[in-house]
Amino acid sequence: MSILNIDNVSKSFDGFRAINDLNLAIAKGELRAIIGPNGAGKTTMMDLITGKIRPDQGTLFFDTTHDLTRLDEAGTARLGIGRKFQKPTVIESLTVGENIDLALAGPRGVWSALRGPDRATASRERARLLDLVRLADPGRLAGELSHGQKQWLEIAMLLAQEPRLLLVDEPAAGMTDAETMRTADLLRDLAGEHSIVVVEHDMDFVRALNCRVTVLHQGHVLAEGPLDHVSANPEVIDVYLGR
Ligand SMILES: Nc1ncnc2c1ncn2[C@@H]1O[C@H](COP(=O)(O)OP(=O)(O)OP(=O)(O)O)[C@@H](O)[C@H]1O
Repeated sequence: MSILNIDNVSKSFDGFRAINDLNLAIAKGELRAIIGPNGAGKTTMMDLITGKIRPDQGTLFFDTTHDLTRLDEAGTARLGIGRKFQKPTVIESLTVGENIDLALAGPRGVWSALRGPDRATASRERARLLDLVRLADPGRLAGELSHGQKQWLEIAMLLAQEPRLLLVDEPAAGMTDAETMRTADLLRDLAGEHSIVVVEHDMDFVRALNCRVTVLHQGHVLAEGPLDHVSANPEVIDVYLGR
């Protein structure tokens, strides 16, 4: 059963086909890595999924019935599509816990699911999320965290919105090797309960994700399968890995 179906989607900018007859299906609970050279269309694909831009042709469906081409970014977020951009956007002058509380108060967070803010439920949920991303001290200022810890805090904030599909853009960029491996562990842990699409250039990280990999090139799927399979593909070596 798929959570996301992209079928025959194309999108041009000023006559240039950034996405060219793209077909992609993500299964419920799947962790999928998207790789490909600069300009392959990875960001454009994320923009199409989140309703930031509309395709010229083709269809994008979430959970079979929801037509993503009819929704804007707020609409796809309400549906349960969470997007994490490359740069962390945590509020540095607030503590780790306060950042989480803001996210819990968002439209899909636990506070809005209740009639009024229930402190006990919110604090249990905050503790669960921080435990998940291994941030021990909720009283610490977010601005004092390492780059990797800020990324994990932001992932926890996304999780506070209970997303069903998480789109994660280059999480390992700028991380230490240890943080990179910890991030791979975290995303592997989250898969199953969440469906996750992660765009990444760091091949050690992609290997550690140990998941199905899609190679995009010129807005089209060039190859798909386990990393060992796609990385042995001569075309993939030619356009991406060999360079
Ligand atoms: N709004 C836009 N207007 C014009 N061209 C665009 C626009 N957005 C993307 N493009 C072009 O579409 C192509 C695909 O870009 P995209 O950013 O999706 O690639 P990418 O795979 O994410 O690359 P990178 O790995 O560098 O982030 C590029 O040639 C880019 O210049």
